[in-house]
Amino acid sequence: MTSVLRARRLTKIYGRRPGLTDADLDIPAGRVVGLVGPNGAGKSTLLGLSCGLIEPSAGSIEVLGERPGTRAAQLARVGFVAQDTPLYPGLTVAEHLRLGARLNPGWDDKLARRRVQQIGLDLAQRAGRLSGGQRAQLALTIAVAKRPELLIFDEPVAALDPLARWQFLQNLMEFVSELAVTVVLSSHLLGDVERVCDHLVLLSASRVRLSGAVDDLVDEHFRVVVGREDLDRLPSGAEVVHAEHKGGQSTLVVRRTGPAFLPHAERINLEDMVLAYMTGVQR
Ligand SMILES: Nc1ncnc2c1ncn2[C@@H]1O[C@H](COP(=O)(O)OP(=O)(O)OP(=O)(O)O)[C@@H](O)[C@H]1O
Repeated sequence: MTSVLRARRLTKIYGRRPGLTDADLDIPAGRVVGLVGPNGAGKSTLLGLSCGLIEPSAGSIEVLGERPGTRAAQLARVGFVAQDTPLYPGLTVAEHLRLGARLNPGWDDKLARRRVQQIGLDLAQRAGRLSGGQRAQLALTIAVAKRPELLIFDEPVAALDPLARWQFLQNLMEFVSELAVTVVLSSHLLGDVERVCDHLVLLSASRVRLSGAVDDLVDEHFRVVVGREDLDRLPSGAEVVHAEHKGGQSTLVVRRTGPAFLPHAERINLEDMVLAYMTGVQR
């Protein structure tokens, strides 16, 4: 397996506050990775470390086989779109494309212009006058026209309405199939993650709680209802992720870590699985 991103005990501490703690990660090439977790979980910190904007306090990270951000050639292989899709408000769409071409050795101008036309952007319009959806589409086009091997997005669709979000993700998926690029995107919108991502990284309180192929992770998690008195008699291959108690019954989300038999186990979807980790176990 070729890892696009490999982290070992990766840690970032801001003063005394942990941003990311002891993260071990292997992201295989060609995946669309959803990075999820509650506010303050460490998602932006991980993305900043991945593109070399933040230096680790301890541990190691390799992106495309190198320490991130150390060489211009490595930077050219990574496209990063920060949380608020920053553009130059005074520059037109055409000027953004010219700037992209000037700054990026691998710039694919044909791709950029074709995409701008498909999205229906006016080349003469200033970025400051574009709608949020159009700005996100322009930022995506610029990031992709670099022809990177890894594309990183920090909450790309958070501010967009459902239609603009759908169009953005649709475009992203077209790029993924056209250019065979690996994508890492952070999002609070679990439905979007379920729709476009085939790999999931879940952070909580600065730690990696889950990382793996979405299908494998969903296959390992179940909802089980047990009598409250049976809570301590669960089979050994079942780890309780979340528990809710009502009357004499407990509804559990469990992860099957071995060949445990779980009577009346129900399958759950990605959203329920992620929420179970976010809310945790209250006994
Ligand atoms: N520059 C900074 N200085 C001090 N603490 C920081 C800094 N950046 C992040 N943190 C802290 O690190 C932790 C992780 O923050 P981070 O922004 O990575 O989380 P996040 O998952 O991206 O959150 P959100 O979903 O709200 O964007 C938080 O406790 C945050 O307060």
